[in-house]
This record gives sequence, structure tokens and C-alpha cells, in this order.
Amino acid sequence: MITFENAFEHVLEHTLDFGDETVTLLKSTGRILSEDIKADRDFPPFNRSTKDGIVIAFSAIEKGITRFKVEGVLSAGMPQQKLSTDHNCLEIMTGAVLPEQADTIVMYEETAIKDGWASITKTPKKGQNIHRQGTDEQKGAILLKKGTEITAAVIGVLASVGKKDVLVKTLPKICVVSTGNELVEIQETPLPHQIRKSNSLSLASALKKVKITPTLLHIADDKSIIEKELEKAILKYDVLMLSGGVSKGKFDFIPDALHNLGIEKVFHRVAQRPGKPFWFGVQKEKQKVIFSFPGNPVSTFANYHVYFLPWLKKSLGTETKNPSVILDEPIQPHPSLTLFVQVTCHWHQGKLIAKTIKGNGSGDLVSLALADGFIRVPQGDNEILQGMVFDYTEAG
Ligand SMILES: Nc1nc2c(c(=O)[nH]1)N[C@H]1C(S)=C(S)[C@@H](COP(=O)(O)OP(=O)(O)OC[C@H]3O[C@@H](n4cnc5c(N)ncnc54)[C@H](O)[C@@H]3O)O[C@H]1N2
Ligand code: MOO
Repeated sequence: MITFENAFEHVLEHTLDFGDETVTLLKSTGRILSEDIKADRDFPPFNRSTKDGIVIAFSAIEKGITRFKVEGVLSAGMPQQKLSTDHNCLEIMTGAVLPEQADTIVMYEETAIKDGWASITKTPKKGQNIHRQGTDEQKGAILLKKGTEITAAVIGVLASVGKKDVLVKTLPKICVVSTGNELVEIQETPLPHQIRKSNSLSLASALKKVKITPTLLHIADDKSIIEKELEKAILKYDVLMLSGGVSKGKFDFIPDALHNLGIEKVFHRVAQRPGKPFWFGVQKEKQKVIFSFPGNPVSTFANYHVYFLPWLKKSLGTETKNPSVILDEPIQPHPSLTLFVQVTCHWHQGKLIAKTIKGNGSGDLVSLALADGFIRVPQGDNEILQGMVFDYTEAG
């Protein structure tokens, strides 16, 4: 049995590269950019008005002029115009191009306009209310770096530089495998000794959040069928994500089956709870990775978030940013196991505060639905006092 720290390191040593692909702009939401994005023009591309009002030449103010003849109206979308003389002004709308011979914008609230004449009611500062060309970014500047996660705000930047199609990291093809004769489909009514499959659906839902649609495969607890089905799946997918069948039971065939199929075991069993019987293996030549999680629902769920997500992010060239949280109660560590304890979190005075959820062990999947994530409690003998800081993995 290895420590959590060792197991985590091993998982991150076996990342894969699935290459790049081009997708249309909106389909790139939630994906990872695979190219630097440069400004195709200055941001903003012209001197733009930031207020609705009038535009004047400040030289008029210096001459003591405060009343101007209105010679026209400028709206956003009009090509650049020209102010004919500093005795005149133009009405200008937010987003319109600053006209030639003008340099100062006075918002309507600081003017009085009557019969084609505008008076200024508050002395302006030279150059006010203008968003100058190139002050946000200059043409050619890198706006977004390769490895950036594409959020809604990033989509806005991509759109503004005309990225109709975006180069993103290709996602792995994943097969989520469940095993166990006790499991029935969710639409079925289980007999008293049966349960509905939930792990595979929960994993599929978690994968959807990272834009991966896995294939679901269920295999009965039969050694030769398990081997045959896994052999086919390994050929077809980059990643197998299994739940169940990795412990010490008479029907826990998965580790042997994977061994017989030539998958190299990196580790089996980690000094942690939940998720202790986790099996992790690779087939280096064919670039395959196998996450074989313990079947108890909390174990599967915790291990997916603690190990798989950081592995995926690293494989896609981006980082996992896990915050720390303050635990609002004392906690007793385990003398030899790292604990992943379910918590709810809330913000209080700028700090993320966690409270534990009293679950009923790693088979209690209902308590999972109440949790925001897990804190990691390192092994130890002495009670940890209230107010200590822990690493936190969001899981929902
Ligand atoms: N002698 C020992 N027994 C057990 C040990 C041990 O160290 N020595 N470890 C325990 C721990 S910890 C865990 S966790 C479980 C994991 O066992 P398996 O990975 O072999 O999982 P199964 O036995 O197949 O199932 C466990 C439990 O989870 C339910 N399950 C499985 N798959 C699903 C699914 N897709 N959806 C919903 N529920 C699922 C299954 O019905 C069982 O109740 O082993 C302990 N035993
Ligand atoms: O360590 Mo197991 O994964 O909780 O029951």
C-alpha cells in the first residue's frame, strides 16, 4: 500500500497528450485553448466615446467659449467625421468614433441643449470621456495564452478577434465501466438483493462538466467476460474508468483481468479513506490509462475528483487550482490513512470556511449530494484544533 502523496505523484507522471482539434466558437466553451490568441487590431480599435453627450475642441474652453452650435449627431457605427470649427460641437453617442479636430466629450448631464445650441454647465477636463485607441491592448499583443480554459468571458475575447473556429486540446475518449451482478439499470425496479447503478451515471455527469461524453459499459461478474470486454474497450478508448471489483472479494476480478491484458499496474491500494483499494495502471506503448476506482460510491466520487481531474487538467496542459479552507471544528486524523472528509463550504469575512458532513461511510451516496467537496486530512495521531487550514477539492 502506498501513501496518498505517492499515488498522486504517480498518477500525474502518466499524463497523455491527445493532440489538438478545431471546433466552432461556441462549441469551445469549457475546452482548453491550444493556441495563443493575439490582438488582430488595437483594443479599442479607435478613440471611442465613453459617454452620450457633446464633443468639442478643448481650445474653445481655453478661449472662454461655453456655448456651441450643434452641427450634427455622431452614432456608434459611423465612420470618423470632422468638427468644422471649435465654435461648434457635435452630439456624440457612447461607442462612436472621436471626430477629427475634437478632443473632449461632455456628457449630456453637464450640458443644456436648446434650439440647436449646447451650453456647458460644468467646466470639462481636456481629453475627458475618451477610451483611447490601443490603451487596453496593442495590435499583436497576446490576449490569451495556450492552456487557458475557455469561459464565457474568454468567448467574448475570441469573438472580438474574429475567431470563428478555435484550436483546442482534444479530449480523451473515455469508457466508464461498471461491474457487479447486483447492479440493474436505473429504469428497472431492483429486487430486494439488487441496487440500481449509480456510480457510472455520476461519473458520466461529472465528465460532462469537463465536456467529455463517455461510453457506458456494464460487465457482469464473470472473469472471462470481464477480460473479453475490457480487451475490446482498451483498444477503442484512451481511458478506462472502472468502479468496483478491485478489493479482496471472491468476485473482485478487475486487477487480475487488467494484468492478463498486459496493463502495467502502477499501484494498487492507497493509504487513504475513502478509496483505499484504488488500482491505477497504464499501457505505455498504446498510450492508455486505467483508473479503477473502488465501488463504494463515495470512494469512486472522491477518487475521480482527487486523482482523475488533476490528471486530465495536466494532460490538457492546464493546472488544477485547489483552494485551502479553514475547518470550523476540531478533527481527529487517522494514524495511518489520509482522510478525505466531506464538507460544505461557505464564505465568511473573505475566508472559505468548511464544516464536515456526518456521512455513514463510503457506501452512503446520499450524503454525497449534500457535500460541496472534500478536505484532505493528513494521517496523524493527535486531534487537530478548530481553525486549521486544509487542502480542499471541490466535488459536485
Ligand atoms: N477484506 C476487505 N474487504 C474490503 C476492503 C478491504 O480492504 N479488505 N476494502 C473495502 C473498501 S475500502 C471498499 S471501498 C470496497 C471496494 O470494493 P470493490 O471496489 O471491490 O467494489 P465492489 O465490492 O464491487 O462494490 C462495493 C460496493 O459498491 C457498490 N457498487 C459497485 N459498483 C457500483 C455502481 N456502479 N453503482 C452503485 N454502486 C456500486 C456495490 O454494490 C457494493 O455495495 O471494498 C471493501 N471491502
Ligand atoms: O476506502 Mo473504501 O473506499 O471507503 O470503503
